[in-house]
Amino acid sequence: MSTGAREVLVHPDKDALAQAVADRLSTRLADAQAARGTASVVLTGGRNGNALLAALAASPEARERIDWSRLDVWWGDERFLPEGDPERNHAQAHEALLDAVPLDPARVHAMPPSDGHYAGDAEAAAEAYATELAAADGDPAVRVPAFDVLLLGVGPDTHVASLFPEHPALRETERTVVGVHGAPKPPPTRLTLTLPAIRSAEEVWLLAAGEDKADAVALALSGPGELQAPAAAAYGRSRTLWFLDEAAASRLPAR
Ligand SMILES: O=C(O)[C@H](O)[C@@H](O)[C@H](O)[C@H](O)COP(=O)(O)O
Repeated sequence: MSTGAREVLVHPDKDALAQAVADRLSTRLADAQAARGTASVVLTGGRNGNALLAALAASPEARERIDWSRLDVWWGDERFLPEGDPERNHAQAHEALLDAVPLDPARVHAMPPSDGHYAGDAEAAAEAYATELAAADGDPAVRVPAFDVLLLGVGPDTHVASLFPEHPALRETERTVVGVHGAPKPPPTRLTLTLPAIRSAEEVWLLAAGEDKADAVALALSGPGELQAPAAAAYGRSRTLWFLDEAAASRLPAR
């Protein structure tokens, strides 16, 4: 487990959850920028990940805390689809927030699309992103920058990023990014950070809202094996936060 604490924070509903995480994320990134002059965040796809971005877009106070020109934006996973496909996490993040804030385009690190240079070759695309990660820190010994916050939506089967239960990608201990084939959540081909890359983050924040996540949350927080519940294997170097709404927390032991 991480050296830091794991905390479970429960909010009344998904809207309150999204607003609270947006507020906390903007403060955390602003603090990182105050301390180091820069910050980095890893985005996640899905409803909760995009709701968080939309909440940030809708909150001028939270949005304006961040110096967007000094923020590095990465992705934890991507659906391996053509550039511009509205189902890409990159496209959905731009629609929810990124098009509305003054980011430095050179610091927005999209995972490669399935057309273009790596047409149809998820492994080559994954390797290219791993190379981009390794180049980010400037220190050849560092293969993944120490992300300030790495966001993860939690699937109803406890998957995070595109790491699905019992899937080979979960067992990867060397590579930082891999291609995923036969994913149970469409589309079947994806790119994903691996557990070693996820665990390089300073803080890992997991998001789950809704009744359909209650069993996954209860399983993941019950101490299962990493192959059985990938969300349980996702933790940060100094802190791991679970952000839930009441519905997703409804099957946890009485708090
Ligand atoms: O590509 C994706 O779909 C996401 O990266 C995936 O990991 C998502 O975060 C979870 O499936 C939760 O999605 P929901 O928040 O929509 O339930």
